[in-house]
Amino acid sequence: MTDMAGPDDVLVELDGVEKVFQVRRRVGRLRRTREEVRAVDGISFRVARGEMVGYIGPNGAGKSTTIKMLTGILTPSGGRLRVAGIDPSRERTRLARRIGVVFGQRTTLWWDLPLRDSYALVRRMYRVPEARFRANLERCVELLDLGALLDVPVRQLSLGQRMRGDIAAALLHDPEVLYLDEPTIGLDVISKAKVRTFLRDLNVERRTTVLLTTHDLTDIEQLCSRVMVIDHGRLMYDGALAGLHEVGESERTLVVDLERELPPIEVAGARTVRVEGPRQWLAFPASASAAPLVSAVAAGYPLVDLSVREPDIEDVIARMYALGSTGAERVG
Ligand SMILES: Nc1ncnc2c1ncn2[C@@H]1O[C@H](COP(=O)(O)OP(=O)(O)OP(=O)(O)O)[C@@H](O)[C@H]1O
Repeated sequence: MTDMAGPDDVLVELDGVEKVFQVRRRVGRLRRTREEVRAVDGISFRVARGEMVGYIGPNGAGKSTTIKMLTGILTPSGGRLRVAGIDPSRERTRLARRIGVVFGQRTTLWWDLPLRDSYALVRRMYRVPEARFRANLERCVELLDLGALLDVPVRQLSLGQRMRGDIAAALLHDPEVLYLDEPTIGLDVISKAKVRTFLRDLNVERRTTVLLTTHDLTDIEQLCSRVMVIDHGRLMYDGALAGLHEVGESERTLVVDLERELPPIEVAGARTVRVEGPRQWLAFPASASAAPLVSAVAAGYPLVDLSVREPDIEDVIARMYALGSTGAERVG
């Protein structure tokens, strides 16, 4: 999709972007030395309008620094960066009207105000025309299930409610690009599902371009056709999630609860890696479907319950390094 996009369709564009921080470190009791931290070390990619891209990597990889440069909060030390044709750090205010940002760990809402009043402030800040504001708010309230929460002060909302409130706030001015930093962190299963469904619909109906940072591979699996992996400030992989699993040969786990203790389950396409009483853990390739495996286990064993566990992003990336593979879609 990216390769075929014309220049007008490219919304996010990075060419050799770098960010170097100067840090002062104490050496011994008196001496201090200056050190450079290359948080982002020559990253290039393009995101086309309507794409939903996962941006993942271990802690300290450079994800937040990239997002901060894309919003204009930080100025790159080198390279070229454009969002909707705008140089973010030079025209941060003009860019703000075209982008929306949600940080899972902190709210952009006013802590003591009810959601309704926070939204009114957002409207004034972005000078959103009244009719458009009403239409957008109505849509968000309905799809994010915010009706009963509009008059509740933000500090009284649960994490999941607040997150939905934050997502709505980021969308009231119709941004073309939405950056989401850990949008499902700490949410329960139902809130996660609500947020994911909403984002998928938003992407389909409005063609909103989404760049998503997450530690939850299910977010990527359910939302993103493309994933980029960053580590030590460099882009290590850019392609489909399935390809990443192949490169890392990562495995998912089927957790099976049987009616009673039994010898290790034997089915094709998986190996039993752990048995604890009536519970057994079966590892299978993450790039394979769980459906045939579930059927085989259900057909051959007295089943009470089962669930599928995704591999951790850290595991997938660690395996990718360990294998030192040079898959076609790897970059860097
Ligand atoms: N303002 C700063 N001054 C100095 N070093 C910084 C600054 N901001 C980030 N860094 C360093 O740059 C590197 C990348 O940090 P960044 O926050 O971008 O990583 P991240 O991928 O977002 O990590 P996490 O998943 O933990 O949020 C880290 O080594 C971090 O310590």
